[in-house]
Amino acid sequence: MKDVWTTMASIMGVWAFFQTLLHTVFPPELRFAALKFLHRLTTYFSSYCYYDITEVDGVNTNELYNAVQLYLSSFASISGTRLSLTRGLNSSAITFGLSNNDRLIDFYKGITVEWEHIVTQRQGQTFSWRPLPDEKRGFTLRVRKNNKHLVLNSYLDFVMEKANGLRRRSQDRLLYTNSRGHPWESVPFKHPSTFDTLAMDPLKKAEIMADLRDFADGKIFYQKTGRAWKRGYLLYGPPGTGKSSMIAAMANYLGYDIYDLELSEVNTNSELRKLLMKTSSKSIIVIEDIDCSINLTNRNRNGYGGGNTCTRSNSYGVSASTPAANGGDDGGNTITLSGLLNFTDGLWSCCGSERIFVFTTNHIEKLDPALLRSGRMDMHINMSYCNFPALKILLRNYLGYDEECDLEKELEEFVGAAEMTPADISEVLIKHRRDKNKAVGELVEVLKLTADERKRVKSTVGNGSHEVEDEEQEKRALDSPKEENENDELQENCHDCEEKDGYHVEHEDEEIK
Ligand SMILES: Nc1ncnc2c1ncn2[C@@H]1O[C@H](COP(=O)(O)OP(=O)(O)OP(=O)(O)O)[C@@H](O)[C@H]1O
Ligand SMILES: [Mg+2]
Repeated sequence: MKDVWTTMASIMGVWAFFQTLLHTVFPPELRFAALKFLHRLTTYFSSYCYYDITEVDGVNTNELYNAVQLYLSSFASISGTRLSLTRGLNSSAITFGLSNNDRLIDFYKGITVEWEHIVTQRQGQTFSWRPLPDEKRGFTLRVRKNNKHLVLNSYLDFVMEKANGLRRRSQDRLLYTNSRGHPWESVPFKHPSTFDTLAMDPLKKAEIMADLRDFADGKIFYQKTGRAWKRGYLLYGPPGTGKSSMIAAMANYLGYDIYDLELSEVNTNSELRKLLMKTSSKSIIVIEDIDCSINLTNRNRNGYGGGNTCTRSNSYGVSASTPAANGGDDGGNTITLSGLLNFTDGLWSCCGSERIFVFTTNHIEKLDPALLRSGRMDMHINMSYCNFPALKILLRNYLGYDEECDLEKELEEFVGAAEMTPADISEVLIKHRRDKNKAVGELVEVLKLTADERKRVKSTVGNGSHEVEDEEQEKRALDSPKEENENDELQENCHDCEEKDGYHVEHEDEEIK
């Protein structure tokens, strides 16, 4: 202890000596210049260099500052003893930050860097278009001079990337929607659907998840092959088979935001383009019920891409029809199919990156072949009636069945023939969820009745009774309008498709696989 005091006393003695020297040798007007020179001299001979990253860059927010703050928060929470805590809008997580003048050491590829958070009071309010905060905040990064290339060329990119990942994880997803004449508006997206809760064949589910993961990790692949970093999925099938739930599961799986595009609220192709430009990367752009959003069947079939005429009824029930110019421009009068295809495929689709397009429909047969052609939508996924593996997932979700249940054989026997949607089955399970056995018993009854009914109708149709056939078709159109030959038709059209347990997944784009 005595040694410490002796050292302190000698340092203060040296400091006092230099102060006196400065005052006696330099006149007051030269003193500031001398100090500045001294500072430069020490900086020149120092083996460190310093980078200041201020919160506000001129009048704009400095993105790097926010990224550094988020990045440092990931390990500040572990090592710090006094930290500032923040919770952002739409965020359910708390982020940690360094307090004033706190330092943190980071290691990167064998080098050591030191971060210091510096907060000072702003000297009076300078003229600015927007009010600046009272405090001036910034980070100072100290690195050895011989490491500065590594820091500038790769460490700061690494920090930005990490921060983006953290932001996505800590921030809740956002669900955007568009309304007439307005840009995107968002609300926090809290849909609980995940691939775990989604009832469908586990193999097909795993295939879709692997495809999504491949896409999200495919930055280098897309760059190398000169392809736009985007992917399209077409989800089709009867109502209540989980198309919307699948979109929510995709967003939750990848941590992407959702842009739910309401086509009936878009007037022109240029409006559509503007909306596209305002979407962020790492997002899923959804057009639900594409066959209802835009009339794709009344086009003149003059070939795709140019000279198409598309008719769309707007929300006031007025129908507009305009010839589309080459490349899909319409003269700004209405939205066209080629405009829509440009939106997903054309040059404009590449503004931003890492985006997924999802179209859903209950009637794939109504879609224009231009939308279905090879390479347009990379994967066609048929969400179909509930089969046994999917039913097991619903039993686990609603009744907590992880093990076999007593009536498993009966369930397996009737579920295929009953052709019920997961939504219908969920309803039965929800109703009796407090009593597992009752719920399963009830479900077996319902499945059996529905399967018998289907069988009866099929045999009557086989005997040529058109009355029953018409009646059944009408009922199905209202209930769950899946065409019997839907898959057969598609099998003929597609290049490489698989059909298993009612789930039909096509791969238009095999390079990714
Ligand atoms: N495959 C599924 N897995 C789990 N739940 C499902 C599934 N399909 C339907 N459901 C349940 O049924 C409800 C309706 O499903 P969803 O909205 O996803 O169907 P959809 O196919 O989008 O129907 P629509 O064609 O009418 O839009 C959901 O809230 C969900 O609880
Ligand atoms: Mg839906």
